[in-house]
Amino acid sequence: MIRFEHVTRRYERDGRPALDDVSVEFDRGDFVFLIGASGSGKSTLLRMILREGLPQHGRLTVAGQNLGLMLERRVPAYRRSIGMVFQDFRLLPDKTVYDNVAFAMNVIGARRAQTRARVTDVLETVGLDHLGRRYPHEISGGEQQRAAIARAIVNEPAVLLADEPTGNLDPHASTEVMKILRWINASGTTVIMATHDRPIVDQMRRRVVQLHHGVLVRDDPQGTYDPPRGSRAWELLNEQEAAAGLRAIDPKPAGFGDYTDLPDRDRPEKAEDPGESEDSAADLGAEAAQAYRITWPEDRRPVTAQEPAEQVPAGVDGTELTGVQQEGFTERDDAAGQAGDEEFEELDALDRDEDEVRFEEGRL
Ligand SMILES: Nc1ncnc2c1ncn2[C@@H]1O[C@H](COP(=O)(O)OP(=O)(O)OP(=O)(O)O)[C@@H](O)[C@H]1O
Repeated sequence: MIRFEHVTRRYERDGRPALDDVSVEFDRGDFVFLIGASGSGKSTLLRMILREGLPQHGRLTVAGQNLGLMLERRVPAYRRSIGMVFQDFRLLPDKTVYDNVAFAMNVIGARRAQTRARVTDVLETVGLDHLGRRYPHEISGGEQQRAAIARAIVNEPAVLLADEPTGNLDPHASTEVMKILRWINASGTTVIMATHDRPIVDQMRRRVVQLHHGVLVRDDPQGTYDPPRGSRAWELLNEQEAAAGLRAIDPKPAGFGDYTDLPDRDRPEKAEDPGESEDSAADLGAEAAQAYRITWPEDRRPVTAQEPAEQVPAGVDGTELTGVQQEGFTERDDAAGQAGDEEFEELDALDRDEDEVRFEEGRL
């Protein structure tokens, strides 16, 4: 389903690759933990699946589509088939929980009745149906992350990418989030989660893919966070974490969940009527661009061409990230990445020529 074939990705022309000759395949329904010390390439790999940065070498295909050949105009639809959640939640602060989730459907032009039914359903799934009227600052971190997950899955993505989703959460909230991710996966969604959270990886016993300086050094179908003691992968993980002054977080205290059940949901209040959202899809493009924009400051480049924000596609997953004019800077176009000019021209030409390349939304 998602196949990296000898993929190398560099941010700097002569710099060390963030991903170095990586070959790995993720199948439909996989639950994968992506581990490795800080800077080992986990986020880069996730971003590449979102088509945020193309390989300079190798090939990345998703559902048979070579992302390097995908027409730019097809990228938004492609990205809408992928949900993404982040360590810092990235909810819209001025929208209620309900509207944060509904927004993701509004931007794709869903009808109001359909949105209402689906959002209600998804909020129930994540145990937040009684908090629909609250604003992000009125709920806990764990609840915010569950709202962010609701937003990410409301359009039923085939793949859910999670970049350290429990990084800001206490053990209890982490447990709740993991139960939900596990449930989402059990419903057929591929989940790929970057994490430093040793206890979670150890308790879930799912596939573990380990990166070290951009190189894939372990792919264990039912792994623990730590590779077998004394193995090369174990040495590499310890070396790199020690060098960075980092260790994966300590084991969590007793009571940490076993993820075998969905959370018990106390719903003291009846689900609230979330009310009507007056936002039109047309109004939402620019706001979406601001709201779901992934910020990697290093990526920013001075604006060279004026691109109205309205042209930026909207989505729930950071789809509108490229070419977004903001504060005098624009994010680097992903096709350009750090590829050399020739490589970029080549990719650009491929984009224009490859009209037969098709991506059907929702069909990963
Ligand atoms: N936008 C960028 N520009 C230049 N270099 C980058 C950029 N993003 C990441 N890098 C570099 O690429 C390498 C891999 O970074 P990446 O963020 O993928 O690692 P990571 O494993 O996700 O780290 P962490 O666990 O800290 O999130 C690092 O050396 C990093 O400094």
